[in-house]
Amino acid sequence: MLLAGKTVLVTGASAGIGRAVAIGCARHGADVALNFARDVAGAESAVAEIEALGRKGVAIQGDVADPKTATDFVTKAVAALGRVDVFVNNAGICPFHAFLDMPVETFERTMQVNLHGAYFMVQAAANQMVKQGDGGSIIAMSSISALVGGEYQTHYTPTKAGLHSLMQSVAIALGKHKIRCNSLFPGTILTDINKDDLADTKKREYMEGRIPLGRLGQPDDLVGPTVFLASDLAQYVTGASLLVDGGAYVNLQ
Ligand SMILES: NC(=O)C1=CN([C@@H]2O[C@H](COP(=O)(O)OP(=O)(O)OC[C@H]3O[C@@H](n4cnc5c(N)ncnc54)[C@H](OP(=O)(O)O)[C@@H]3O)[C@@H](O)[C@H]2O)C=CC1
Ligand SMILES: C[C@H](O)[C@@H]1OC(=O)[C@H](O)[C@@H]1O
Repeated sequence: MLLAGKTVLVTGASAGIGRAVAIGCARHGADVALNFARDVAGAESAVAEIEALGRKGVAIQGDVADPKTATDFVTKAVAALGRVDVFVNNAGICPFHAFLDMPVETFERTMQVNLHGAYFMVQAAANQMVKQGDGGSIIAMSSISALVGGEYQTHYTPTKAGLHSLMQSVAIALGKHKIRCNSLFPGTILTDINKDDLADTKKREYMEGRIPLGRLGQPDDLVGPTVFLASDLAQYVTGASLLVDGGAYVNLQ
């Protein structure tokens, strides 16, 4: 039970990686507050799974693109669960689109959800941790896309590089408060975010072929790395990043 006695907050936890991470943290002993935007049934079923594990769970609705959602989420999570030990910034979107005719709204929405929203969420969680006075762990679900490009992701990859950069800077700003800040870099993980993109069989086979471990990722593949960074096992790890990609990044030739 690496997270026994800890309270974990996860954004974008009604589906995909966030949901798996929220339930995985509960499996390792944590109480968990989930943020989500629209999928009430997904969020409620995640809370039910957390409670079935004997942990406390609470789902709090809010669009992370609105800066007010950040303080609202943290305030309501603390009211329900008492404190914040771990904050996982996971909520994100990737509406695949070509560069030359990228709609302004698509660009701006992606920035607002993935990066601006993260900034204010991390700030709200950090302020609560500072108030508590005994440190904490902040984890950003960045991406392999912080390191490599994507033809239809010109609006998205900068948000993932930005998120990693944010973790590096807040690792410095918050070190004096014993708050550790790190990034995870998932490769391609099978979720709703890329269901349409990977419906292209040629692309899917190409992606699979690039992965030394021989398969695309599953949301549960992010649980272990998240639990490690959240736990005291990572007590001297801050400002770091961890690829969780089956080896895809290093496989050039
Ligand atoms: N899947 C992959 O291959 C990779 C994903 N990532 C990153 O992992 C994170 C999770 O992605 P993944 O699980 O694949 O995506 P999914 O689409 O499966 O899940 C996204 C989650 O984020 C929530 N969400 C979306 N927009 C908002 C918003 N404005 N406010 C609050 N919650 C929101 C959704 O909730 P709701 O439906 O209720 O709106 C949902 O719970 C993202 O940041 C993504 O960039 C990184 C690398 C690879
Ligand atoms: C959504 C994509 O499939 C996924 O998102 C990322 O961040 C990865 O780099 C993949 O491109």
